[in-house]
Amino acid sequence: MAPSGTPEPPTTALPGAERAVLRLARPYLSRLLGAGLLAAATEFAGLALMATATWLLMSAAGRPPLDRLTVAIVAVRALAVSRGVFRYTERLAGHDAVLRMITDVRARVFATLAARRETGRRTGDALSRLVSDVEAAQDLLLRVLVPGAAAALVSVLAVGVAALISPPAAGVLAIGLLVAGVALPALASRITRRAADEVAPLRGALAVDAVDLTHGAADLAAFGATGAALAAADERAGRLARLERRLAATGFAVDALGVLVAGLTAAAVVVVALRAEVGGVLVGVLAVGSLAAVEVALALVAAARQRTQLRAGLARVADLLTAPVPATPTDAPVPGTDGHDVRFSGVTVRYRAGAAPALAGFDLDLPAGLRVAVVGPSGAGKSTLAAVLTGAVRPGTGEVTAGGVPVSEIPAEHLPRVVGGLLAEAYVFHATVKENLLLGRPDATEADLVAATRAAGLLDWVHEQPDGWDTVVGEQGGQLSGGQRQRLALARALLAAPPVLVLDEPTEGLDPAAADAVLDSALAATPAGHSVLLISHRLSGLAGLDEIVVLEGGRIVQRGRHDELVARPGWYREQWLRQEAAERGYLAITP
Ligand SMILES: Nc1ncnc2c1ncn2[C@@H]1O[C@H](COP(=O)(O)OP(=O)(O)OP(=O)(O)O)[C@@H](O)[C@H]1O
Repeated sequence: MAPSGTPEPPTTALPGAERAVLRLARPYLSRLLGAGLLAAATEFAGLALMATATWLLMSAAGRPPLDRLTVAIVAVRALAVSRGVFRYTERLAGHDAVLRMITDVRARVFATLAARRETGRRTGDALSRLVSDVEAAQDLLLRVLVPGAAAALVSVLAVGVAALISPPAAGVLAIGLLVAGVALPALASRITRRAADEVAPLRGALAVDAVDLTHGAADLAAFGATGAALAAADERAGRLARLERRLAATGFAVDALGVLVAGLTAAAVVVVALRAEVGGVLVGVLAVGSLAAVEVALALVAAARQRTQLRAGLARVADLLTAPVPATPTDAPVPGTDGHDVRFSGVTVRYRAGAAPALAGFDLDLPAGLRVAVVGPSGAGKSTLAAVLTGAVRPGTGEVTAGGVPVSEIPAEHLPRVVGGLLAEAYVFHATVKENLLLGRPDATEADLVAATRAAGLLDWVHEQPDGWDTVVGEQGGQLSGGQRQRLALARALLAAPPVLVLDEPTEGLDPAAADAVLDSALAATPAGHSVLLISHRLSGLAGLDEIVVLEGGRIVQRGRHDELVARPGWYREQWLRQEAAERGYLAITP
């Protein structure tokens, strides 16, 4: 089994998450402020354009001398042009600042993820953090903060200008703006949060359904379960559609309320202005200006929705931004490429709080050049041991060192040159045989490729293929047999040839005779002075190893050479006799 789980980190609450993102925006604050002011100028120019045009039309109806209208005519043209210019420069300034900041955010997120060395099941999660969650940080600034601040500023300015014409009308406008800019955004935010809480899990479940239905299609068909699985996914999709329709309808209702608030505010402003005996033209200006101002304030509804939708992504990205930047000990000694002594001291790994430890206070010395096999019953902790040694899993307590340097301190880019190999469920890429192999050692020569594939027992097969080294192996090696896939992964590990080579079940999926031959040739191909940690459930072929360690429940229960262990009562001897008997076709005989 592939150990891959590390506990999910707690998520940061929203305001904290926003603060963490904004801290990284600090160096670009002046650009962002500029973008905010330009956004406000755009909105204000639009509002002023409406008001001036209204004044112009209503005044022109009285046929005044043209020179009384000249300023307004010029102002209308200037406002129309400047609005476009402001919008363009605002987009330039805003995107410039945000794209610069995003570069920093992405670098920080990447550094934290790389240093955590999260592997296995969490790769998809890591990818989504790097891409969509980081975009949430970008949207927070461009779609929430900048337009939100601009709308708030313009609303205040609109009330100020209206107060110059009629303070009571300005009061009514202020109330309308508060409803449009505070109450409706709060309502929209509540509805969106409910939507996210109810819709997100359903969408996630549907995504899982889609993956299960495609990847598991053959098995579902084999068990006659396709119809039931499709019906369950259909039912979930139907529930999601109903929920989304309901939420969309509520969202539209909020938008309709916004239009209603704009109309009611304008009407109330007209009534109050007339009562205050404001002149007819100015009443028109106030009415149209109020409509335009409420329209601007309604941008806060969209900003509130957006902010709520960004919540989960922001919280996840903030967890990485607020995590202490793991020290990359660039000046830490990096073990060379010769042999290394490996030492496990008191290593304990627990995947879940309260669960039995997968490794419990594990100690083992593996002097350079030693070849050790780790065996034991299923779930004994063998793959966990390999994962700790290769840095994929960090022990809760204790440490493992290679060449005297803790594995956790070796920079990720150096680690594969110190320790690596064939891990459980090795991944084979949708690429050619050669490309899959070169991943192990990009500068390998043809002779190296031949030697590694020969040792893994794959060379004849490569030669038989019409495309030879350029044979494409399909998604996850799907165009290979299980045994060929395993041999390819083994050849890649042998090609990489790190000083500490881990081989987790290298002969999995091979028949007994092939397994013995491949194991022998793989061990023979490992350079002298390099250590090997071989994890195996088969005990055949271990006679040539320097030591065999039997694990049970995360602890060493037996150790010694093959001959010694076979001679002593215990798990190893029992298992050896069973496997021997089974492989020879006899019934297991208990001594
Ligand atoms: N990602 C994980 N999350 C939770 N528990 C895990 C995880 N990986 C392993 N475990 C648990 O840790 C224990 C040791 O697992 P490990 O895979 O190391 O055993 P193993 O000896 O390699 O087993 P096998 O021979 O079946 O592959 C098991 O009890 C297993 O259930």
